[in-house]
Amino acid sequence: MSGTILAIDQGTTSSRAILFDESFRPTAVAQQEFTQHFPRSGWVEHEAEDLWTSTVAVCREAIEKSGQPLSNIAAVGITNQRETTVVWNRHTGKAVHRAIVWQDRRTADLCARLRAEGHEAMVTARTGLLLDPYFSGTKLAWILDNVEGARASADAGDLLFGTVDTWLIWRLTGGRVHATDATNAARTLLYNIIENRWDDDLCRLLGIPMSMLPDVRDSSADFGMTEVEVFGTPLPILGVAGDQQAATVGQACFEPGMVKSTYGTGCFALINTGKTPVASQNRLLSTIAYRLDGQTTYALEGSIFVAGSAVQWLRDGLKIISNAAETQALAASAAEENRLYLVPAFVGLGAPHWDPDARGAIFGLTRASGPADFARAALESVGYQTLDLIDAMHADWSGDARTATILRVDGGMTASDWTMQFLADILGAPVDRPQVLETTALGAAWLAARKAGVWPDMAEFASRWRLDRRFEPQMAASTRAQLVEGWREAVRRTKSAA
Ligand SMILES: Nc1ncnc2c1ncn2[C@@H]1O[C@H](COP(=O)(O)OP(=O)(O)O)[C@@H](O)[C@H]1O
Ligand SMILES: O=P(O)(O)OC[C@H](O)CO
Repeated sequence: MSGTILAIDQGTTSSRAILFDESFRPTAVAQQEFTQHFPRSGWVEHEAEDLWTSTVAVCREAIEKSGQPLSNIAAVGITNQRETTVVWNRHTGKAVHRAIVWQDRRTADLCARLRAEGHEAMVTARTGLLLDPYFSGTKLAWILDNVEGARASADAGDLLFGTVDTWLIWRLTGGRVHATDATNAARTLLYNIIENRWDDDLCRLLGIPMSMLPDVRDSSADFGMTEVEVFGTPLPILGVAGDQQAATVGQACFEPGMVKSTYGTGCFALINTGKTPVASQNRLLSTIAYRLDGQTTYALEGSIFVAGSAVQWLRDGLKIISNAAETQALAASAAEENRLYLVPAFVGLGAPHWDPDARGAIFGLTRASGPADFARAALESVGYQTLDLIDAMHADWSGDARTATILRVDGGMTASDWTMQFLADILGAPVDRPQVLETTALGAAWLAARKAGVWPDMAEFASRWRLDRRFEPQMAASTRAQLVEGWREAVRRTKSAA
């Protein structure tokens, strides 16, 4: 059998499909953006139908571009924006509300109430997460409480819940499979990551009928066959993982202590912590990295909500650049004495602050401040935020996350050499950029190929990871200390409780 894998990467701003050959090379790529809906301040929604139609369109386009017969495709792997919540009617297949996106802050009050009632310690002990609107559980509760008739339909067993993987699997299989994988389940606030099961107490706390929840499978498992109408022939779906976990796999971070950081819309750093979950003392998330053959591997995760989207703000909001790549030359031209600090808390602050009410701020403005200073501040904010995460990992993890490991990076923003050099400088540690930057899709492809038995095992896959470029730290320690102090002060002044 040919080892071609179709990987679906359903992301926050676009859907992508990539065909990989058995040498893990991307041979055909198709991508489609879809509309973001911002109905109120802090609210972010997607049409569930857009997620479905754009996914099918890019799959068909990639298959056509490749010129390969469908019979060459051994399996389909799915990776997805995590936490985004879809509720649909099992009989009609229609969503009852737009998908509520991970960035959406509408349930901040509910989270604050649950925290005030003293539930956070129990929630964290079981899920590894915090009571923050980021996760699916309170979004699902919001839909049941705010869409007319939803709660009664849910109680009657007519409504189903899913993260985006589950929604796509349901549609791809013609409504025959209602399933998710352990990494996606781990982001819902309803899944006990220690016991690997949906948690009755958490469902009761949030008022979620358990009949709505999907079956939870390994990340490399049988998720059913696609309906013949979708691609013209049925294809087996054999791999599923949330996008940051898929990137961890694609970066071959299989050993405890290995760290990857992905720079797309946001930035998500994960450190593999091995077979037992680590309870964070520094407000990181404890989560599932992957589950293979019933064996769970855990990770600590730092989630930053704004990374590349700060660059999009320079382009679409301030209009000081016309494309993202221009930031590099602009930042390099900024004068040392005009340094600005941008704290991009556009949708609150994620790890390690978890402050949903904070909003962005910029410090150091003078009459001389201009576009170059804004561009440098936006790119540098990504480095500083990563430093905060790595420091928290360092404190949580008994190994030395900063010096004993190297950061493997991927995602759209890693195209910027300037940003990667600043990152290495501010971390004081090497940053490795691999040759294949589509690591998220590659991870999903490997999970599917593993189940199909058409690609090499974990060790061989890991040994074929290839470096494109290593960024070595070059900044003087005193400069670094001074810059970091300025950043810490800027964050202190931005936080909502300040
Ligand atoms: N050369 C560049 N310099 C800085 N930022 C970039 C560059 N190229 C892309 N980006 C940023 O990377 C992001 C896109 O990365 P991608 O991995 O496709 O994101 P996502 O999967 O979240 O949609 C955008 O926010 C864009 O602004
Ligand atoms: O779609 P991305 O790449 O921005 O990733 C989103 C994350 O999964 C949110 O947790």
